Amino acid sequence: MTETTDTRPGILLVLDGWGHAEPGPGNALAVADTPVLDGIRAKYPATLVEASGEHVGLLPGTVGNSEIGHMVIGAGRPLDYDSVLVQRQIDSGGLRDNPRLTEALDALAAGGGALHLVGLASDGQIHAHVDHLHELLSIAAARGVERVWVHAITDGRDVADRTAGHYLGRVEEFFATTGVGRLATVSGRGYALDKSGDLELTAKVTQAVADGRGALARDHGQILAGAGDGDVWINPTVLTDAAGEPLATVRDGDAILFANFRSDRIQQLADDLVKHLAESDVRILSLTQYDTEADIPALVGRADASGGLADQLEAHGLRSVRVAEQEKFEHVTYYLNGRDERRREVEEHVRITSDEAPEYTARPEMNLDRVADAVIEAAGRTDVALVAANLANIDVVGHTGDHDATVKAAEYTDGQVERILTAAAATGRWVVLVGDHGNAERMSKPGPDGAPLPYGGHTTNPVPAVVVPAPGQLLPDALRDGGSLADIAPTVLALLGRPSGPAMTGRSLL
Ligand SMILES: O=C(O)[C@H](O)COP(=O)(O)O
Ligand SMILES: [Mn+2]
Ligand SMILES: [Mn+2]
Repeated sequence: MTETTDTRPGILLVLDGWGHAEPGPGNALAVADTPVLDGIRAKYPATLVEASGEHVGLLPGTVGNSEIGHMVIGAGRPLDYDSVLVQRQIDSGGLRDNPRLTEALDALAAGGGALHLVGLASDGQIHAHVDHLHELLSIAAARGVERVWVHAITDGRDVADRTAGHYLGRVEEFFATTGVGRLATVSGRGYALDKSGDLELTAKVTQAVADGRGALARDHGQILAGAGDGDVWINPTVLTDAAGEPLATVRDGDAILFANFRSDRIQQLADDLVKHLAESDVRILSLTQYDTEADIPALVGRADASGGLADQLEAHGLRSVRVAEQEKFEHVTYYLNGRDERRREVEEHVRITSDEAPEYTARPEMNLDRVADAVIEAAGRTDVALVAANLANIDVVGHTGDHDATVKAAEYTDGQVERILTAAAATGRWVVLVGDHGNAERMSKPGPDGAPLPYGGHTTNPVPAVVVPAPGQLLPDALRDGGSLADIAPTVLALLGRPSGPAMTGRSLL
């Protein structure tokens, strides 16, 4: 039985990619006509909270992302994100001496096997850092591995598009400075990092990496010259020798090391390669722990994110309903719950299916009306203490880099927020609205040569946090300044009339 009698129920809305910046060129949110979002920020207790860098458990100056954003919102404390744990292992020398790595490299050196490094080549720092490839090359060289192949994934999403040449050039510099390594394949992240379940895209990368099959090129310059659709959609391409033969294929006795630190987008490829190579004698490792079907040994573990909002709701017997469109479904469930897969009795999940081949610029509305419908339906239930939803449009459309479509996404979000606020008032609920990281408030950025380029990635800007009170609910006039996403779970618990969790170091913004 859910205990709601002494509870003031509410709604937590995470507006994905809702950052704050002063009006200026590239600020799609400042241009958008959003009377509801502007109105509540002016009228109700509101503030800006930090959502990037060390405030949430990333390296200083690093843009926020949906995983760490939702994890910290849920945990009520900053967490050391996987990228930070990797960096710490690099700085301390722990990675160099990592027994899983040294054992694999020593076996390659002794048997003449090749190391295949697979990773995103950019410094977007959402999925990977190109410098980690440098570190891994240098460790391999130091352990006497002579043949190292890099299977580079081009970005164009977390960094400006058409910068792949710059990053592939850096990778080639690493080959020169470490004395090992050669580029074996190049694939756009649209293929290599698909997470929609489209295994045909993944298979093209698997074939290129494992079997040297696919488009062929002599060097990366030739690949980029033909990359008409941008860095994301570079066709998986195999580099060839003078005779036109693939430089590398994966053979018995080789090892593959996945160098991305974020799992969500590389895991489909990792699972596919594991399956493809099931009958071979190839050791497969990942830099960090992946949520793969295959149990791939990782070099660096994960931070403990337990004791967060989900655990507190469970401890108090408070029912929550989680709602999101497919793109962000894991974020309001798995990540908000601290990467804990356990299904709790007091938790219900509503996944709104996305379009089969979503055209975000043509339909910036996505399926937000159905997300709002589900939120409104759950809000009408007296047994539900908290409805937690992700409104994805501002971030997902923002990632296209299309300023005008992103303006439309924000305007549509505004209308759906109004529907939810009306339902909240009718059902006696307060509403907390917060961004998980910036995105749409900055849609252009200087490229590697300093010239401005359209930019669809995340930012280090703070995000708005607003509490819309339930009818008749007395709240302070303002929210505390100087907070971060770590303060959201304590705020939500305080509004529910419950203490903050013992593991939470964040403090209520009220
Ligand atoms: O994977 C992506 O879509 C982007 O690289 C990062 O976006 P997210 O952190 O919002 O998922
Ligand atoms: Mn996000
Ligand atoms: Mn995003």
